[in-house]
Amino acid sequence: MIKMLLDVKNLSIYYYTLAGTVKAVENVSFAIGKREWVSFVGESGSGKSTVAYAILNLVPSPGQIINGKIIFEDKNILELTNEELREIRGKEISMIFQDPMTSLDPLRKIGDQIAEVMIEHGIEKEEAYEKAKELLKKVNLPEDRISYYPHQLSGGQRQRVAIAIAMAFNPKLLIADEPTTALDVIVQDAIMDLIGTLKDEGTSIFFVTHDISLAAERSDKIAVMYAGKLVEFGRVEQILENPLHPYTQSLLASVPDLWSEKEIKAIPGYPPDLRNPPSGCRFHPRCPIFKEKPALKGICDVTEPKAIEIEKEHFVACHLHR
Ligand SMILES: Nc1ncnc2c1ncn2[C@@H]1O[C@H](COP(=O)(O)OP(=O)(O)OP(=O)(O)O)[C@@H](O)[C@H]1O
Ligand code: NI
Repeated sequence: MIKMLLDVKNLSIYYYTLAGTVKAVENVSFAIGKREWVSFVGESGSGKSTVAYAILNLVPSPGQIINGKIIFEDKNILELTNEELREIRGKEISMIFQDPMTSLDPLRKIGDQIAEVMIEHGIEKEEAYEKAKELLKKVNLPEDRISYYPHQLSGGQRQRVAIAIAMAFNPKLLIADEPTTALDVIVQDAIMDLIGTLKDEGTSIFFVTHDISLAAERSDKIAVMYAGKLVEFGRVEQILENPLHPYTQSLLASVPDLWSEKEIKAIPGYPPDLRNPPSGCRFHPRCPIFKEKPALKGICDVTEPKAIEIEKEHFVACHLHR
């Protein structure tokens, strides 16, 4: 067995709201190897961000991790003390977000914010500022930006600063939750390149996007989420050339193709209300194959499909594949 960097087992996360319990993530298992780029894809509300936050035990209230293990290098993240977690955050595991302003302080200079992370983890002040300049260079920002405030930078430049902070300690894992969604295509590409640089230097990437074609460009593996479930997980080639889950097939059919006249098909229907998810396979009410085959009645709508490994490293949770 190859040793994985991150091993998530049977993760379930609920949000306890006044309007009911939202079963946002249910029994999700996956692993990320060293230097591996794994992209989580799926429609809005499928639980991608919730899983991302859980990895640093940062699921926001009223969310609660109700079951599972998150093993990062032999330690269960969910059993660490706050102090142990602080030691890991920003150093071994870094996180960047769709809006870099969620992590940047609008009132403080860029240089101070980059240096601060290093000072917090025990680096001398002078060295931290030196390193901050190097980091700015590394993300292709001029050194003088060190004395700028966040609002003096563009959205793309702010995201570069967030990446510079994330890079400060050559983290083992970068969690990136839709870091390019708010940016135009050219800037988006530059940010993807930077994340690629981190990977080349040995960092594993947990990348969240609703855009499966963006995921396909750079990832090693793709994880497909539907309504809180991980329905398919595999190497990019496997997912693109041999998608097994009807939901993955629908997602791929909904991608505009520049080179063909192929008709784009939106997925009919809506994701379910996770306070009261469908019985059996959560996708069955929208599944085109379930609709076509009467023999599946009493199976897909009744029994939860378990994830099984169909070919090496390619998992699917669907009754059509048993
Ligand atoms: N603070 C919260 N309180 C209550 N429910 C929440 C909260 N945050 C998320 N949820 C619910 O949990 C589910 C998963 O949400 P999550 O944000 O993880 O999905 P996502 O896949 O990241 O979606 P998006 O693509 O829109 O970012 C959704 O049903 C959402 O409504
Ligand atoms: Ni999200």
